[in-house]
Amino acid sequence: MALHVIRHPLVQHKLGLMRDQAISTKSFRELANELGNLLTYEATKDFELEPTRMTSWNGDSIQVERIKGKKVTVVPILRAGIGMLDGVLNLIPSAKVSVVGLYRDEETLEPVSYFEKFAGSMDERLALVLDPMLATGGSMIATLDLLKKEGCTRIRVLVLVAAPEGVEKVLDAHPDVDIYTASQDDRLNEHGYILPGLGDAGDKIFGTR
Ligand SMILES: O=P(O)(O)OC[C@H]1O[C@H](OP(=O)(O)OP(=O)(O)O)[C@H](O)[C@@H]1O
Ligand SMILES: O=c1cc[nH]c(=O)[nH]1
Ligand SMILES: [Mg+2]
Repeated sequence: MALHVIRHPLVQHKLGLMRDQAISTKSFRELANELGNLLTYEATKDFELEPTRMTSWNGDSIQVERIKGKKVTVVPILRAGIGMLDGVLNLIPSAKVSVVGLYRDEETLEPVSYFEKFAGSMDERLALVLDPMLATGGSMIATLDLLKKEGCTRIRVLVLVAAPEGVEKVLDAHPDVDIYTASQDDRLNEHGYILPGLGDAGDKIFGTR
């Protein structure tokens, strides 16, 4: 469907902090979760509400609103997507977690799949796919292919930083998907890394750089 770049000042400020070469693992992790949280806020703003009744503090019966029967699965792409997971689940604690394991071959830049475990009733769920980085788009397209094979029809992608090349490829392959990001950056370098980017997000989150 579309690319949504979230220009909210908190999002832009936190993303800016993540770009610092001297950032600690602790700060990088915290910010990845905080941005996951803020992107979730944006990606869920059209959720439907329905009225429901409850007994309030003084015993009165009152009408309140609640989210209407929305089944959600959150899908972190291993490893780096785990770095956003807590931030997303903080806002949607009832979501089921599905996991897709993929790494990008360093030479070919092609995604290599090594794990998948999906929640039940995927055809009834809205899927929120998490990965800090959308570079060539190969890993995201492979994930979206898997989710559709499982029956998913409603999918939103949450990435901290996206490269224009990858966004174009993902939306060409999956035009029904919405992508929420804090930034569409300039381009990919000759090794497929996003510029200005964040470097290797998985290594920074897992402390393996
Ligand atoms: O758009 P692409 O060109 O496919 O690249 C993006 C992918 O690369 C990174 O994962 P990586 O392969 O480094 O695995 P990791 O999360 O285990 O570090 C990143 O987290 C994405 O999953
Ligand atoms: O810039 C990039 C590209 C792929 N994976 C990352 O972690 N960073
Ligand atoms: Mg990595």
